[in-house]
Amino acid sequence: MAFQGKKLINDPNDVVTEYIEGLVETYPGLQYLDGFPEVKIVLRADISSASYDKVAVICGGGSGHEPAHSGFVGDGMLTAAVCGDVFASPPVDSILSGIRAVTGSKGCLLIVTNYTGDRLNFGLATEQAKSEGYNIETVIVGDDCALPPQRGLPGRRGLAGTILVNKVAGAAAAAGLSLADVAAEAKHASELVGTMGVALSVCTRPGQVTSDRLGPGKMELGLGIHGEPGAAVVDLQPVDAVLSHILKQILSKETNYVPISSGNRVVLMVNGLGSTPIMELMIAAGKAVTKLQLEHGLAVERVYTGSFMTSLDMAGFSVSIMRADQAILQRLDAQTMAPCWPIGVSGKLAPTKIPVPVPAHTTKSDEALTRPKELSVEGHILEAAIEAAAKAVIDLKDTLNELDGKVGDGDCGSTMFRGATTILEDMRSYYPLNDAAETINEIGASVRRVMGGTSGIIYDIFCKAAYANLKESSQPVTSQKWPDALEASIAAVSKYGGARAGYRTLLDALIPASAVLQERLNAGDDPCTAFLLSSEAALSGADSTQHMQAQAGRSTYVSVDILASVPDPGAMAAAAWYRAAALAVESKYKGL
Ligand SMILES: Nc1ncnc2c1ncn2[C@@H]1O[C@H](COP(=O)(O)OP(=O)(O)OP(=O)(O)O)[C@@H](O)[C@H]1O
Repeated sequence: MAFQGKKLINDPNDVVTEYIEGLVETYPGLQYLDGFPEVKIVLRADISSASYDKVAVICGGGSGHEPAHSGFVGDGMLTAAVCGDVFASPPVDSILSGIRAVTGSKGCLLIVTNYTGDRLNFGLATEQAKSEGYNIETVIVGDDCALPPQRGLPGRRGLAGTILVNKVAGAAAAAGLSLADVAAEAKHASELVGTMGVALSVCTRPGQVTSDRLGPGKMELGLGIHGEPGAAVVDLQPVDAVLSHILKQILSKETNYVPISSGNRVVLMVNGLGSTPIMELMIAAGKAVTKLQLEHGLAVERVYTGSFMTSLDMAGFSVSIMRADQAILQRLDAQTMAPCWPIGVSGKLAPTKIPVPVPAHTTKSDEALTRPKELSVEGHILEAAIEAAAKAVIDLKDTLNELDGKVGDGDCGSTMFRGATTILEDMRSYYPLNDAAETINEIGASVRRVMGGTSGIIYDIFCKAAYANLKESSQPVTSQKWPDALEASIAAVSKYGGARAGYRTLLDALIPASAVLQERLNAGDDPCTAFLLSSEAALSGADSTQHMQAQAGRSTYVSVDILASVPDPGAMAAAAWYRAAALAVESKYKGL
């Protein structure tokens, strides 16, 4: 059964006008012509055609590509944007209204994306405006590099490269150039830019059913931005491979779409198509820069990453590359009030990375620590306990993530895994295992370096408190000292984290364990037996969290019903490492 695509809208017919209303409320520098629903023009709020003494620059086309083009209206970029209905060119009368609203004595440049509807509507509007006495020039942008040449009448499509053309033209106009010169710069810019995209999903028009054209595990290369099929459907690949393909295609000498060759200076635009996370766009941007530099010998002067010309809610991105000499860079760097042009992308690039500052005073951890050549008996036991504990956590990664997926954010296993693997590595290379207190301190340092998350800081506090306790006396750490250290750690975690017994946290495994440990030692059990018995208390304590209401951590946001279906992942992890350590210590003692 087909369902309408989910959208947070009202009537699908009103999406463009309601978008414009929200846009001008958001950006006080913008206003719109009061001609809804036919006339949908966004224009600068600070000018009027009667007194405007610069060339007006107008771009427009079907809606559904926001922020293009209305988000690029502002001093230094577009003077007005003409909005059509979703994916439909605006009609002639609407375009004419825009021209009349902003064109002063210096005339108007229309920047038109190369689609039949846009060419015809903007073309006819141009003729009509000229007959009314307006001075008008038109530049058509067709930057698509996905399709082979000679595709019949329509030619190459206008894609995100149009935004760069808009910026060049807008800056030229703001600099006071004549219409002929502004048009010449815009035309030149349009000939220097090439674009190609990749899509992971098909966009959904408001009020319509989402197409299932693109199956799972597939992506489209060389897509259009109106839901039309891409040039090729291929298996999903890592973004590195996708970028290599796209960059080769844009810079192909065979099609010769853009006059860019090794040694040229270029700017890069990575344009999200509507529902691509910023994280993925930035990954693409970083990789594209490296590839352009190393594989194509190009100097990347500026990088624009974000959503500039979208296709409703399509997942994917397009890449545009524009050759950029000093004159183009000057136009791209020029100041603009257009709200959606990325600020801060101008001038010379700073080095991409600088060293992490180191603390002025070195701590013990910074000194050259080494693993002892010979391990003492206690060192061997400590090593076995740490190794078993870490491995138990590593083995539980998926289970913990699954539990945390139900009551938290699904990363508890991964966070603990990071800590455990690092502890194992660091232990092998430098933990001073013959000194238990210093080893616990180093475990804390490993945890602090890599874990993050709530459990990361909790275990950091835990280790610090244990270290301080074990260091209180200068005597070597004996088995009698561990229970006090555990108690001190629990007290510190409780003090800083605010949780107590019954709050459904890892303390619900450790508090009963600590209590049983003290109890058994007071009753005269040998430390090994006491440790083992206390680990059983840890396990049952962890299990009991299933019946607890959460009073700490992310689980507090989760309903009682869901909480009742699983135990707390942090408590399960704590019980697992504690139990594994106890078993390892027991087996070491038996072997002595
Ligand atoms: N205040 C607290 N005191 C002690 N333990 C806590 C506290 N809050 C949460 N926890 C424990 O931390 C575990 C979750 O650890 P995890 O690292 O997955 O945290 P998180 O909430 O996902 O945090 P982040 O978003 O920072 O990753 C919980 O299962 C619980 O046992």
